[in-house]
Amino acid sequence: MSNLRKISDIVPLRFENGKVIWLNTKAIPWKEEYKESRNYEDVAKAIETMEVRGAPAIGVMAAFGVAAAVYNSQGNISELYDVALRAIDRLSKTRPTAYNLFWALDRMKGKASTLLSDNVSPNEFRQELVNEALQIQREDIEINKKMGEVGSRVIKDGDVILTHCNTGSLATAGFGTALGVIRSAWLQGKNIRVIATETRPLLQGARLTMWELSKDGIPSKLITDNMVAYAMKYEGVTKVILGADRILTSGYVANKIGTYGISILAKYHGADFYVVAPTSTIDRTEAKDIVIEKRKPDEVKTVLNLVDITVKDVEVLNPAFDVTPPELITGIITEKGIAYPPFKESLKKFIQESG
Ligand SMILES: CSC[C@@H](O)[C@@H](O)C(=O)COP(=O)(O)O
Repeated sequence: MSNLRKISDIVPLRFENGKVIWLNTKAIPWKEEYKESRNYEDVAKAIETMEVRGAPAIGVMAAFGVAAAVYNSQGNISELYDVALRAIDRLSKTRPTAYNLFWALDRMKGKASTLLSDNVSPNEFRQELVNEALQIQREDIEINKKMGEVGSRVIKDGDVILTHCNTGSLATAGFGTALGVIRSAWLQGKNIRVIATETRPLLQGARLTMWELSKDGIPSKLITDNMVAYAMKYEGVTKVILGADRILTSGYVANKIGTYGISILAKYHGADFYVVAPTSTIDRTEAKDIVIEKRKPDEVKTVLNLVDITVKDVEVLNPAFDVTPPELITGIITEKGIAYPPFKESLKKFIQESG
């Protein structure tokens, strides 16, 4: 059976001849539509409007935005450096929570500064920044595959895995974080079943995760977000496996709104609760708080802006993420290994190892 299993090769982001090309995830599952631009403002808008979303994907997209800005500009290297800084500043204002965005932009800024002090030619400056962005993309795919290998060790034959939001190829440069772990276990021939939450208000679970799981033929069922307790009690959920947008070294994890509630339900029902994320999601600033993005009321007052579901002037709360405390987490799976409580020492070691 296992040797018949294959997974689909989805490439959501590309950089070609100065153009950023992205799969518009807002159109999925209805159509597979690619968009493109040479302009970092369009790249920033694609992140803000969530045509591209998911922490690692946002990081790669932003790096491509900086690469496009310099590739398509003229001038000497100090002028090109200013272009890069302007793009970095704009892109850093797109979404506040996912750490990968700031990690990738810092890396692009570091590279631009080194090239400036090395006084390279304008052509070399452009090419090296493009190479750096492509390297970030390549590494993300390799890291996801490594996390798949590490994380699949905790998955047993017969596991019923609940996942939340979308953590697959569409949330990364390819393969996925939590969905990558699920894919790896599936490719190893393990007999698993997946339960995916729809993930209101933007339905990343229903639209994107189910699209990816169906393409791969992984046995899965869709539930609405308010069915999680039912699924744990009556469908035999053994593990929760989901992603992260920002992890503090103390072990607090910000992820898609609803994650915190799922972690409480997992504890009550005795299901393991694993977070899967690359070390580029771990906040290196020793911050104690996480800024939670608040999005527009219309996302809650409608279903995907297609139909109104409430009265006109109702007040709305729309946080895009919540924070799960370390005491509710079984383990944090990264490309450097699995951190178990107390998380601090391992997480710090993992970031040091990843440089
Ligand atoms: C592999 S990505 C993990 C997270 O980024 C994912 O779970 C998530 O919360 C995405 O949120 P989104 O608001 O769709 O960008």
